[in-house]
Amino acid sequence: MAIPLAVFIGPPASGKSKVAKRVAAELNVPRLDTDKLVVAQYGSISDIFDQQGEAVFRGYERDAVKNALQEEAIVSLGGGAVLNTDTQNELRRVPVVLLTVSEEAVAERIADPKRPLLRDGISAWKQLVSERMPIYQELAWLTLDTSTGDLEAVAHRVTDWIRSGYPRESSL
Ligand SMILES: Nc1ncnc2c1ncn2[C@@H]1O[C@H](COP(=O)(O)OP(=O)(O)O)[C@@H](O)[C@H]1O
Ligand SMILES: O=C(O)C1=C[C@@H](OP(=O)(O)O)[C@@H](O)[C@H](O)C1
Ligand SMILES: [Mg+2]
Repeated sequence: MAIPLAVFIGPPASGKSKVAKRVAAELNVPRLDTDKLVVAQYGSISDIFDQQGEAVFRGYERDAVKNALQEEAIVSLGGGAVLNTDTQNELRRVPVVLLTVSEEAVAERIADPKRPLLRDGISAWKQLVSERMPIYQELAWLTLDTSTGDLEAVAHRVTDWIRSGYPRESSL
């Protein structure tokens, strides 16, 4: 069974989807974004939350994650996907990149209302992140902050890390 070349986790708007897309392009390999897989099959995330509720979304998300984690691809998860304990266990066997972003830098990134859990803005984001950060940190092999600097630079660091055979963070 194949496993991903890298899986991106982290808070909403930390850059997982965008950076993963860029890394996949640099490596010329497939890229899978679990939110995109859910949207393609079931429609917009906001509509799923509003019409069916978060628990139903988490079920769709889990199926998308399970499938994506069996592909030799660059994979970006939704920020809450790591709450699933089966997903946590599967992530322990694959190279996981945690992207972080400061509260100051994220504020303008979450002005767009496409994320139903962030309708209350930055206070909701802070709450989610404080609950999830221990899980993110426990799973991460490599952690990069996206608050400053551009997306291409972050992507390039991840590409280098993959090409170098996933060196331990302490040796970078
Ligand atoms: N250094 C950076 N790395 C990643 N994204 C950045 C960076 N600087 C600004 N951004 C912006 O932040 C947003 C991140 O969105 P996205 O990739 O969808 O995040 P996520 O998938 O983690 O929710 C994009 O609009 C992107 O252009
Ligand atoms: O943090 C979360 O629970 C969510 C994050 C979103 O993905 P991004 O982290 O890619 O924004 C998306 O899966 C959904 O809105 C729920
Ligand atoms: Mg995303």
